[in-house]
Amino acid sequence: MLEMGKLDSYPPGFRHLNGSPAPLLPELSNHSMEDSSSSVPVPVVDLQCLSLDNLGEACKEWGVFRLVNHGIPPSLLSKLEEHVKMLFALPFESKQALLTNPLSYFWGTPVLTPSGAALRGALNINMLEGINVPLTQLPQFQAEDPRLQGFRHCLEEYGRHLSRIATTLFEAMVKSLNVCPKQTESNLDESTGFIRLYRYPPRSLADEAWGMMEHTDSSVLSIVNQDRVGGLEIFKDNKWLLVNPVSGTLLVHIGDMMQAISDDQYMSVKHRVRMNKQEERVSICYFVFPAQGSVIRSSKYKPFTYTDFQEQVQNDTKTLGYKVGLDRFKLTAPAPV
Ligand SMILES: O=C(O)CCC(=O)C(=O)O
Ligand SMILES: [Fe+2]
Repeated sequence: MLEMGKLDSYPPGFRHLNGSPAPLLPELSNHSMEDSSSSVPVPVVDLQCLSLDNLGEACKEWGVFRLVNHGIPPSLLSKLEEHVKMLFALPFESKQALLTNPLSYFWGTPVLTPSGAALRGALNINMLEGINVPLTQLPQFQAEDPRLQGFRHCLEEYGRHLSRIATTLFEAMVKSLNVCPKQTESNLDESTGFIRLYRYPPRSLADEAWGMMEHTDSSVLSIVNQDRVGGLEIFKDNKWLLVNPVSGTLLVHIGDMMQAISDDQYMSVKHRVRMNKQEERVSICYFVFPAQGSVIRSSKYKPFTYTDFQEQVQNDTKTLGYKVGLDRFKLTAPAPV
């Protein structure tokens, strides 16, 4: 028996999970779900005793690390997870009616823009449902429905913690990289932060489905809080490695913007999500970006803003079907004479 929410909580296109074919979803991947990915101990960074050397090495070697002693009360983490699971378990039609402006509910979409809109033309469809939460708009959110009230409070509190964590880490990274803090001060802006909640269904009998296809994040930093089901994989040394969930810890990813800010010393790590055979998976992800108009200056890239980057990504996705990413902004090496 699959362990999952009621079938009527899933979007109609996902309801082949009871064994019948899925008419609405395309074939998702050529990879076999059985290809082995070994699980690895990613580096650990302790926020309370932050070592710049340790942090720098994790960002250079891995582009991802596990954050411990982050200061988020365990009770808040579990309360938020409960709310998220409860909301996703509601009937599909109720979620569409309930999760409205400034929240947005989406499913099966490819890459999304920070506003929550799907990028048109993308080849990849992700097998997930998501709720997009722009943090700065939460205070105006009139959560009249009692099912949303506690959820809103948790999100606000969680958002404050995540802003604090992202700012602390970014400042430490700038120090560790030895770049001028003045030059990078607007390269991370708390007010751009948003949260995305995801639910991935269990892998169907159809066997071929990635919850989220491989990608790099366009953010400065992304902070992932995955439940105990797991399934997040990172690409390192030409191999896919499974990042095991460890309760109470967070996973911090270096995004494309941070890679450019660091002049390619840090790597924006490629990752994907594998669906679990038996159980649905929930994750709570936070993304933060440079301030509007803030220019990223480095020796390897032409100066660009996040808006330039996002426009290019949207254009490539529309015309090519995929994100080219940082290569579009790379300064080409002068031809040898
Ligand atoms: O659900 C996850 O663990 C990761 C999600 C992710 O990679 C993303 O939203 O960019
Ligand atoms: Fe990602």
